[in-house]
Amino acid sequence: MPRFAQLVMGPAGSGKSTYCSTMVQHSESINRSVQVVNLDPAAEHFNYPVMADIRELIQVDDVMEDHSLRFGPNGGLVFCMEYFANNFDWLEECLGHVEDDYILFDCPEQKFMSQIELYTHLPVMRQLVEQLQQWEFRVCGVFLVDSQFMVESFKFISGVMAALSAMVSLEIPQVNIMTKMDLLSPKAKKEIEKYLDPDMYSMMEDNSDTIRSTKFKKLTEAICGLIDDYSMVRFLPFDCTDEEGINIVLQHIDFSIQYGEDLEVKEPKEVEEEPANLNYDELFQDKGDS
Ligand SMILES: Nc1nc2c(ncn2[C@@H]2O[C@H](COP(=O)(O)OP(=O)(O)OP(=O)(O)O)[C@@H](O)[C@H]2O)c(=O)[nH]1
Ligand SMILES: [Mg+2]
Repeated sequence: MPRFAQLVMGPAGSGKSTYCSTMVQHSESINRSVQVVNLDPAAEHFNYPVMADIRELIQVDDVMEDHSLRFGPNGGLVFCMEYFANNFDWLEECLGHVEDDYILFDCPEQKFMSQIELYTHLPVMRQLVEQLQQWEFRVCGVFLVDSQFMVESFKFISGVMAALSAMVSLEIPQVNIMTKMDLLSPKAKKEIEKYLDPDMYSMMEDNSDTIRSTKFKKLTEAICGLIDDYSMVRFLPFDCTDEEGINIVLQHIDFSIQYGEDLEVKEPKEVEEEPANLNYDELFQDKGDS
């Protein structure tokens, strides 16, 4: 039986930990069991119960205090993640071997929008994905961006690029989410609708007057064209107070990792000898009973 996992990623403060605790609460309300693993060695607070916490393995503060290493916060984070990648047996022990479990991994922050080493240059996240797949997990990437920073098209393009870089480097299904939709004014909400399912070509046209450099204009055109031609990036809105919206997000993710498909199918009744008139309805009469 497969197991299921969401890798919850995104820039600092984009709402990863809030997303995890919201999903746990939502799942409880619909009688599903979802657990969370904190993979952020620098985490200070989150309000969900953890099944495993990377800080028990290694903490950024300890690494930074080590005088022989002399790391700052960024180097410390990278060191912690590399240490983690060399100690996956710790994670294996924490996860156990539960069939059918559904686990959210609250990943470390990307310090700045442009700093995406953890997901691109360093193979840690990719190694984690491969390891989880070996443990029979179906993994979906969930990439969060803060809607507050997405209301202008240039900011939006950089958000898209960050989401895309995670998608390309991890090679797993990915659902992109715009968080904190409840904080937007009605006007901004209307404005942001066009970014959820973006038409990159018209977005480019909106901006073309403001770009003076032809080289920059060409580059932006090429990026927008690439994203549009391959329909690579879409966003789902997320508001931690809107149950229905949360459910839609969960359904998209479940669909991408085929959660639930194996649960409904039941073994057909055993037939001792082949009946002359095989009645398939009877054979599968148990299906959907539970
Ligand atoms: N109003 C509102 N606030 C939110 C929402 N999601 C997150 N926040 C707030 O945004 C801030 C950051 O959220 P976190 O969940 O800690 O974000 P994070 O991505 O885990 O942050 P780091 O782990 O520091 O990278 C917190 O103050 C949250 O309360 C949301 O949907 N609506
Ligand atoms: Mg967090």
